[in-house]
Amino acid sequence: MVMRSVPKATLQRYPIYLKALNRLEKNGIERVMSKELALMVDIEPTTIRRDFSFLGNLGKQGYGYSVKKLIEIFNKQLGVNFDEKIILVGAGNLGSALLNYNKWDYVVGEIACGFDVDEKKCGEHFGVQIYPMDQLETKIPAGCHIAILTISHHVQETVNRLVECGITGIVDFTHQHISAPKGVVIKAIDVVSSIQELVFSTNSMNQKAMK
Ligand SMILES: NC(=O)c1ccc[n+]([C@@H]2O[C@H](COP(=O)([O-])OP(=O)(O)OC[C@H]3O[C@@H](n4cnc5c(N)ncnc54)[C@H](O)[C@@H]3O)[C@@H](O)[C@H]2O)c1
Repeated sequence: MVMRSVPKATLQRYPIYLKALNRLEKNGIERVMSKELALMVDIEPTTIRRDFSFLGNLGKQGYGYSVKKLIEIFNKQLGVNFDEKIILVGAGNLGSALLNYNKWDYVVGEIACGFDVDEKKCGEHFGVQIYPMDQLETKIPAGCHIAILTISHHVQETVNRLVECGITGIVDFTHQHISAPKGVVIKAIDVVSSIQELVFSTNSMNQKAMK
């Protein structure tokens, strides 16, 4: 059903729509106009209509979109899965914060379990079981593809092991340069670079304003 190649910016907005659509469905709403959705997600109705045009024929204009149909499309055609079994590797400060926040159901899934080299970090944390790292190969949930990496040591070796276990997507908080084979996607999250980018763009805006 996805007809044309979807621009990156559009793909980045799909999870936002999905979250709002799930909320609507939970509240028993069957159809939604782009104007109504716009108010929920703070995105222009024209942008929403253009973004949805990549999803194929969604019905007659003026009748609103079927909430159920859109959720189905996002779920099946785009491979977005609410039941993604995610693992967390490294249950230290950052890892614990993410475990505590583990409220991604209806959006992507949840952290099913975690792993750590330090036995003291193992056991149940925020309702999630943390296993010793030497049990990675045996305890990783079946069908798990996504790992969150919040470790501080032996990053590349750990990535290699995760890939061997079938991980194809890594959310990487480690700040380290890591490599992975083709087909494995690494999404680096770095607060420091984000701040640097912000400082750079606010400085250049200020310089332009002073000219
Ligand atoms: N991306 C960001 O913006 C950002 C911000 C802060 C910290 N960090 C990075 O995140 C990582 C975690 O930071 P933290 O403050 O939570 O550290 P932390 O020391 O509190 O936690 C790290 C945890 O990982 C475990 N660990 C270390 N190496 C491991 C391995 N190879 N396999 C399994 N477990 C392992 C440790 O036992 C510990 O429990 C660090 O690499 C840090 O540099 C990134």
